[in-house]
Amino acid sequence: MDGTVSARSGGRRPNWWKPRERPVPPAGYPEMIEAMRLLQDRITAAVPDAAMVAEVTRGLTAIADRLEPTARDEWSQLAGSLREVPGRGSALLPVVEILSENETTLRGRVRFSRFHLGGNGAAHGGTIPLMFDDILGRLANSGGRPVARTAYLHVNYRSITPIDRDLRVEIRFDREEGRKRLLRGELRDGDVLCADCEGLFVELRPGQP
Ligand SMILES: CCCCCCCCCCCCCC(=O)SCCNC(=O)CCNC(=O)[C@H](O)C(C)(C)COP(=O)(O)OP(=O)(O)OC[C@H]1O[C@@H](n2cnc3c(N)ncnc32)[C@H](O)[C@@H]1OP(=O)(O)O
Repeated sequence: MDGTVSARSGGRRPNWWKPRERPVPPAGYPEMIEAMRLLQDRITAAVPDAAMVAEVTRGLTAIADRLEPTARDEWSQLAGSLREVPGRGSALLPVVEILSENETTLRGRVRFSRFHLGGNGAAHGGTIPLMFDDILGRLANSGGRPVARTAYLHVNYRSITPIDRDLRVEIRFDREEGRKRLLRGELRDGDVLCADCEGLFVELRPGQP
């Protein structure tokens, strides 16, 4: 098999780990994703009446229908592939604003929002590994290293993680052994340790999906 993209097959290609051109977003694309995040927060918080539910459903369906003809396969999609944009242009991810980054350490600021609420003002426990996985993965795959995937991610919840507050996150490379890359991370609210983690990333062999 060569590395060509097949829209019908969903676009999986066996050599996806090879460097490729990054898609270029049109002007305003990050702002559109930001509007999507705002929508997610507002819908999560809203208790609309039936008339407004019907109106919002019509509006959202109309937007979804307008976007449908512009759909491309995974290798061309913009969401999630914009490395320079906070949150990579993915509405799924809690947005980490990178404050400093080199090949061994990453420091950032993250704010979980209403969309990420678990209960009683605390972020949902699943959103914290999501955030860690993404930035550990970013650091694990930095510095021209071949692509590695998460083999495990161990998260300790040390204290609740409040939503709607700026939190600090710090990730560091612990060690590399052959194909294995071990990273650690911490999430803090001021001096309070909210969560820490250890992640193992394993470099993919050629052809590994
Ligand atoms: C995705 C990256 C995109 C890049 C863009 C960057 C920005 C975006 C960032 C987004 C980031 C998002 C990132 C994501 O979310 S990636 C999505 C989540 N991860 C996956 O889907 C991975 C699924 N698993 C696999 O594909 C395989 O299991 C892998 C590739 C991980 C290893 O299977 P493989 O067959 O290749 O490995 P091996 O058996 O030869 O083992 C090799 C060595 O590893 C050790 N080992 C293996 N597993 C474990 C384990 N669980 N605990 C402890 N050790 C383990 C093993 O003992 C051995 O060690 P040693 O005996 O040699 O000492």
